[in-house]
Amino acid sequence: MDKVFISALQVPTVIGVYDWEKQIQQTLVFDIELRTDIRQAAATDDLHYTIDYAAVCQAVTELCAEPHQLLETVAEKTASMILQNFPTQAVRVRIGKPGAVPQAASVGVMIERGDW
Ligand SMILES: Nc1nc2c(c(=O)[nH]1)N=C([C@H](O)[C@@H](O)CO)CN2
Repeated sequence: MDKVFISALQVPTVIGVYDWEKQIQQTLVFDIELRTDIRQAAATDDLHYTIDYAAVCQAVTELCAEPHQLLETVAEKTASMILQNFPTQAVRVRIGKPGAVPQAASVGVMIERGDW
């Protein structure tokens, strides 16, 4: 099984359940894995036959232009958007919210969607 991955994509956004969080931007950190088969892209050396990770990063950043309360909502929307718009049958999305809990380096959610 092949994967295209994105590690530690930092996206500033309005995120949180508390009123004070709705007035500021905080940075979310995304780790994303997309299941794919890279062999045709490798054989042809052609981007068209694989998943453009830069395009995925751009799409995730655009999704975060809208405010959200829960990391769960952002994770589900991210996974759904990727499955609908990129040639992959399965995706893993991990979102960290560093600093949300002062005693922890980061907190967050991880989901898997599609057919792994
Ligand atoms: N499972 C979750 N727990 C919490 C979330 C969340 O998005 N998912 N959010 C908050 C607050 O926004 C918090 O980050 C403020 O520090 C609390 N718990």
